[in-house]
Amino acid sequence: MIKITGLSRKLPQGKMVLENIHGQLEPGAFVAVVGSSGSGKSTLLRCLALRERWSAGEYRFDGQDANKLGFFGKLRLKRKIAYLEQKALLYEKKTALKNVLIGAIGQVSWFRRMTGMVRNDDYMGAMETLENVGLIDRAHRQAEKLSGGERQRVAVARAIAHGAELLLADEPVSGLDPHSQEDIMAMLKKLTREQGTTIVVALHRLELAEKFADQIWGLEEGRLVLDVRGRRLTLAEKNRIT
Ligand SMILES: Nc1ncnc2c1ncn2[C@@H]1O[C@H](COP(=O)(O)OP(=O)(O)OP(=O)(O)O)[C@@H](O)[C@H]1O
Repeated sequence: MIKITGLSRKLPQGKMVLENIHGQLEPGAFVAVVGSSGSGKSTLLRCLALRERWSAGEYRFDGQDANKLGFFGKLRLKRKIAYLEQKALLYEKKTALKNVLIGAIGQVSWFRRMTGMVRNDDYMGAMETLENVGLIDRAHRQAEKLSGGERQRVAVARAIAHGAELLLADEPVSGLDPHSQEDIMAMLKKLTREQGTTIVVALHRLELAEKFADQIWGLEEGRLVLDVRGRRLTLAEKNRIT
C-alpha cells in the first residue's frame, strides 16, 4: 500500500505547487488525477515516481518511508515504480518486442545486461506482457512504425515486464483519437485487475476518469480537494476542478 501524508512541494521562488496532500493507494487501485492546467497533476506524479523531491511530508511505499531510504534503498524502490511520459519514449529502430525486453533486461544480472544476452524466460515473459496489452501481432514491428496508441501499449508492457508495482502515467492518452483513448484506459484497467498493478493516471478528460477509474483525485491549485471512489462526480465537484 502507498500512503502519502502532508506531501508538499514548494518551489525555490516560494510558490506552493503541492500543498499538504494526504492520500492512500491500495494495491491494484486505478486512480485518475484530474484538475485544471497548472493544478499540480504532473508534479504529484513526479513526486510519486521519485523523480521530483517534495519539500515536506511523508511518502510510504509498503510501509517504507521514502524519506529515510539511502541511495540503494531508493534505487530498489524506483525499480518498483514506472513512469510513463505523454509520448512513449521508445527505441525507434528496435521492435516492440526488443523494447519490452530492454525493460525486462533491467531486472536481470549485470552480465546479461552488458552482453545483451536474453534468456528464453525473458523472451517468453516479454511476449506474454505484449499479449496482455493486446499487441502480440505487433511484436516484431519497429517502434517507429507503430501508432500512438500502440506505442503507449509497448511502454506499458515494458513497465510490466520490468516488474513495476506502481505505474504512473502523465496524460497517457493525450493526442490519441477518442477510440484509442478508451482502448488504452480499458487496457490499464485490465492490468490493475489481472496483474494487481497500482495505476495512477493524470487526465484532462473527466469523462474518461469517471468511466474507467476506481478513484478520482481532484487537484485545485496544488491542494487535493476531491478523493472520490465508486461514483460519478457531482456538478459542483466538476465545477471545482475544471
Ligand atoms: N520547476 C518549476 N519551476 C517553475 N514552476 C513550476 C515548476 N514545476 C511546476 N511549476 C508550476 O507549478 C504548477 C503546477 O505544474 P504541473 O505541471 O504539476 O501542473 P499540471 O496540473 O500537470 O498542468 P498541465 O495539466 O498543464 O500539465 C504550474 O503553475 C507550473 O507552472
